[in-house]
Amino acid sequence: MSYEDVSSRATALRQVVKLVQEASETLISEWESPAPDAVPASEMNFEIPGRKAYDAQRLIIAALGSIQELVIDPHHRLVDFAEQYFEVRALHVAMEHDVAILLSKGGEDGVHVEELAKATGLEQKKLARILRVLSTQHIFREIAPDRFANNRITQALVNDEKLQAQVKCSSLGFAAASALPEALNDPIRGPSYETKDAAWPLAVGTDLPFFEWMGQQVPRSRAADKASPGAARGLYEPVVASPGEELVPRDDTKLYNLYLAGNSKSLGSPHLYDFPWKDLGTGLIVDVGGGVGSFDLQLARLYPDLRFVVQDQQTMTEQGVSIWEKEYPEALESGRIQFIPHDFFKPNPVKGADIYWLRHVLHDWNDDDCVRILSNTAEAMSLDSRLLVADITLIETLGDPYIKAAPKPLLPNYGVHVHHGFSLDISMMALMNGKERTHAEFRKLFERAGLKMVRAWECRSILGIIECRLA
Ligand SMILES: C[S@@+](CC[C@H](N)C(=O)[O-])C[C@H]1O[C@@H](n2cnc3c(N)ncnc32)[C@H](O)[C@@H]1O
Repeated sequence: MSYEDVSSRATALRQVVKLVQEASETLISEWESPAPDAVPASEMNFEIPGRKAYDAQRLIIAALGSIQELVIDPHHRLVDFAEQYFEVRALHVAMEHDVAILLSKGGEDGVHVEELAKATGLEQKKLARILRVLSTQHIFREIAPDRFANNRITQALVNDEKLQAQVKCSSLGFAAASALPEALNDPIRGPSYETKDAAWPLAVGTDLPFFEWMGQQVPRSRAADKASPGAARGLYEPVVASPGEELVPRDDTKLYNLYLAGNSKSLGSPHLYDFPWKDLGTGLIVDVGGGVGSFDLQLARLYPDLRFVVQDQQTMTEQGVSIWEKEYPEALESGRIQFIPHDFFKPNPVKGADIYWLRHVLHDWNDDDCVRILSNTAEAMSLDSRLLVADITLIETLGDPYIKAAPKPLLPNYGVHVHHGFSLDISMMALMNGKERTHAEFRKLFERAGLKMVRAWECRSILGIIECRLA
């Protein structure tokens, strides 16, 4: 529907407002008395609403997009959207200077920008403008002229270094986003799906693909080199270590690992509850490309009989061990969890496990590479093994045969509610020529790797779980 004429717009607006009104009442009553399937916030997860509240929330968020389309003058909508990256950059600045933490010291009275400028070293009037554009988007509050405070949104950043890392880490892709138009127009990079031809290596001025750069051990003096130096393309100098220099992971790699842990806590937590892990008893889970084992850490605490093997590049497995030594040493000591350096492009050494878990892995790779990763996993699987893929599953704006469509006149895929998945799709394109996929696209990859998709588990997150067995 193009909504060119007033009468179709009026009908649609009335329908959306009615949907929002009903969903709001459902949500409010769920706030007042949460359903038994709601999970309160904890160290491990953000609050997970019950299914009814989740459905009401997503409807209201989807409606925001429909209402914009219906009521805003088209010129304003386009110009507003086109300028949004300055607002995102303003948030990066606020994050870099830990503004939410500084504001939390002022509590309800907030902090004057003069004081913030002293603490951050930023010029006072420019800092005020940065905070004002964010407050206009309901990120921070201006409570008196030049005096700012946290609101419910930014207060969540205080004391939560995982959430801070999630927000900070988005700046890591910023240079790649700037270089994307150039990469897409380039005769070699444009049509290529090779990791090395993505916009990110072009932006950073390195020949190394993203994960090789991230997995590199560098001399301590180079650890602070940024993956996203802004507009500094071509300035990156290859790392040459002198003999005897201590090699350490990059600061960006540590931030990225914390970001993954944050992702586990937010997008990934519903997976702890929306799949029947308990039924696996003492089953073995092999987390392929499992990073530092963030998901396993959550799962191990909830289901004390499960056993785990986490496989990743050596830098990651070493960091994983040091994180688990702090967070859950008993599991390491008892051998309930093992970290094994393993390249998923080689045959998987752990055969016949109950579950092979691939979370946020396939979206990093092109179709052929995914088939290699999946085939290596399939070769290790027995007839009883299951492969679980937890990735964002894109639901096209026209809908998906596996998923119930949103009520009309909302977009069938709940539009704005799932926009993060589509934006991550572009991030994957820019960083490593990876992609987020639809169910149909996943199905084709599984078939090529000798697997069959047996079920799509709809979780209370934009990340689903797809279950596969040997074909
Ligand atoms: C987006 S992260 C996801 C990590 C983890 N699955 C999670 O959800 O927290 C992708 C992971 O793939 C790992 N990886 C990249 N190339 C790899 C390879 N060739 N073999 C094994 N792991 C690899 C990266 O080091 C990184 O930890």
